[in-house]
Amino acid sequence: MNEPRIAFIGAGNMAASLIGGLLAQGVPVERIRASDPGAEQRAKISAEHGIFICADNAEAVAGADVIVLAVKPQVMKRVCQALAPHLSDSQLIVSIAAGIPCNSLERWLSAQPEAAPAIVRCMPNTPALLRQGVSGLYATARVTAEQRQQAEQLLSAVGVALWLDAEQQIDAVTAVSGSGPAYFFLLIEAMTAAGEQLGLPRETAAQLTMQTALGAARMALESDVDAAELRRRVTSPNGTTEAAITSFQAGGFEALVHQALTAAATRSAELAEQLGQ
Ligand SMILES: NC(=O)C1=CN([C@@H]2O[C@H](COP(=O)(O)OP(=O)(O)OC[C@H]3O[C@@H](n4cnc5c(N)ncnc54)[C@H](O)[C@@H]3O)[C@@H](O)[C@H]2O)C=CC1
Ligand SMILES: O=C(O)[C@@H]1CCC=N1
Repeated sequence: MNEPRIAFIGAGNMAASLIGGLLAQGVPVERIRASDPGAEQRAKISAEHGIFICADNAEAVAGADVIVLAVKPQVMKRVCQALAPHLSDSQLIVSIAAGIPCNSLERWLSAQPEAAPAIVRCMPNTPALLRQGVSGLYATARVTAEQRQQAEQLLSAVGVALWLDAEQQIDAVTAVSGSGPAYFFLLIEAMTAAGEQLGLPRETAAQLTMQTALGAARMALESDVDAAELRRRVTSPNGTTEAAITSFQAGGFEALVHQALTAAATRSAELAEQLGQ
């Protein structure tokens, strides 16, 4: 496969991590360009990554094979409608914006439905900033096998990329991994506070919590048994872990997690309804 030319529309946090990831993978610097209205942001990206970056979105997309829409959802409609006359048939559109459905992008990016571009809609998460992200990807019917590979290469540069069969599954991905880092941060906050209340210095409680989270995630990823079995192995009969787990479950832990993720998925679908107008 020829190395695609990639244009980023919006060069904020997510775009910067994708650009950094692509360059680290060996994508040549002249294959990547970007546009952003912020002069400071342009100077920062240009200094950090050495790519061509301009203020004009139309200039950025000229000659690109892949166009990554990395602006905030609230400005997406305006950005797409202004970009529409500057696109060509063969270009792949990759959107990383939360809550913008493919059919809205198709509508905003083309005057006639039959001329709608190929679109891959992604839901990344913020650990992408450390190249430890995970993304769900959905491709419309117009996306070719080569374009799927290009989208996968892009998102794999900042973590794990997983394909979805149905666009609706993006709501579940948002609930699990898009918002997910915040759930783990909440658990880290709560365990740190509890450790402190039990007599540890705050910094010690924080380090114990964070290193435990990292170690547990790595064990779950790398072990050949599932999380339930790993949990059983820590839980001695009548021991300390059993006391804690019994207490969690008496408080309805699993039902609460189910309820919380359902609330996130429902909100994701509502946002798609609003933002896609
Ligand atoms: N699942 C998640 O946790 C995440 C999802 N996302 C999605 O990624 C997208 C980008 O988010 P961030 O990078 O965090 O935002 P950001 O605010 O850091 O970056 C957006 C950039 O777009 C630029 N911009 C504004 N108007 C523009 C225009 N008309 N043309 C070109 N550029 C324009 C801004 O100057 C800014 O640099 C969002 O749509 C967000 O929904 C991002 C981060 C995490
Ligand atoms: O909270 C939100 O709406 C966005 C989408 C996923 C993560 N942050």
